[in-house]
Amino acid sequence: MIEAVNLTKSFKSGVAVDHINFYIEPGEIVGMLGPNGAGKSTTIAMLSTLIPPTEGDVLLHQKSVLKDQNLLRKVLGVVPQEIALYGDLTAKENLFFFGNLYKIPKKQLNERVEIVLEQIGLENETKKLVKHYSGGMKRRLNIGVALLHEPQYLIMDEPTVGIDPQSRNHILETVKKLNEQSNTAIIYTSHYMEEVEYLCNRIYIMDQGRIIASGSKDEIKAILSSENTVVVKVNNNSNAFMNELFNQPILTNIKADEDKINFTIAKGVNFLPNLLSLCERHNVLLKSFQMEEPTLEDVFLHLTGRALRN
Ligand SMILES: Nc1ncnc2c1ncn2[C@@H]1O[C@H](COP(=O)(O)OP(=O)(O)OP(=O)(O)O)[C@@H](O)[C@H]1O
Repeated sequence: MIEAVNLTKSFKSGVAVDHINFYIEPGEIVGMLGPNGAGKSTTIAMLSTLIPPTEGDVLLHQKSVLKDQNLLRKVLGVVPQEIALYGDLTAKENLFFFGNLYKIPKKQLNERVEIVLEQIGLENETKKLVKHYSGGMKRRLNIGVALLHEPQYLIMDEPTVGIDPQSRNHILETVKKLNEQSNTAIIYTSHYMEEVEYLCNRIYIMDQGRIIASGSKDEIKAILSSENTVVVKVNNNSNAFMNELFNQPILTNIKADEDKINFTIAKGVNFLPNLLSLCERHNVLLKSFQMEEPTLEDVFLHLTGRALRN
């Protein structure tokens, strides 16, 4: 098990990570969800012993790794947010380069390179130079580099930022397979709640350097167990209609995107008759009214009053 204990990082500009505690057990996929600037990358940098914490500790099997960083590095792979590859080399050449850098013995490296190329789906891209790769292929190779030494734990820092949906799905499937087939434990950071919801068994939600909620998906969603999210679609929406809707005291978190309106409401309250009469008064046509299960995005909005993504 890897644990962070009261992990804290202060820069001159302020506190980036503020006394956070979390753990990951072998074989788990744990999500770390938070908006830009929440402190995810700084946490990862401390966890992977790239930067020292101002306060707190990182433990592997209950032993501090801050003094002996090799302890953790042997069992941990880190996929950084930035692509760190050589454009004038092929995928295979990049893997050999980094494998040698990590001092993986030659015979083992030969085997690992073939296995990793297959794991990341680049086994047929033998000739192309990395500079001619798509953004998604580069991201996959970036993951491959972190897998070379067969780590038991893998930290992935927003591995799908800025890539097309197809490559994104490929990466999500690779992460799932890696966990299922090799039992690799994964800390997956993202500000895409649907990725975290799809992949992770347990989730930590971070905001402004702190963990503001943690638990299984169901436990986190239970934070909103007393509320329902409602999605309404209308025609002929008007300012007067919206103003009156915003003034309804029983509705919270009202968001309007043209003719689609979302809000939350206490469970058991039947708002439909009020809404119908409101629509009638303003000549607005109600096209649909749907109650939805809360999402992690709703939980974040509830806890912070802000959306995960702006
Ligand atoms: N080296 C540094 N010096 C000063 N401030 C820093 C440094 N690194 C990070 N910060 C600040 O710490 C805070 C947390 O940043 P961090 O990159 O950890 O957030 P994040 O959740 O990973 O966001 P993103 O998704 O944008 O990477 C931000 O306010 C950032 O400006």
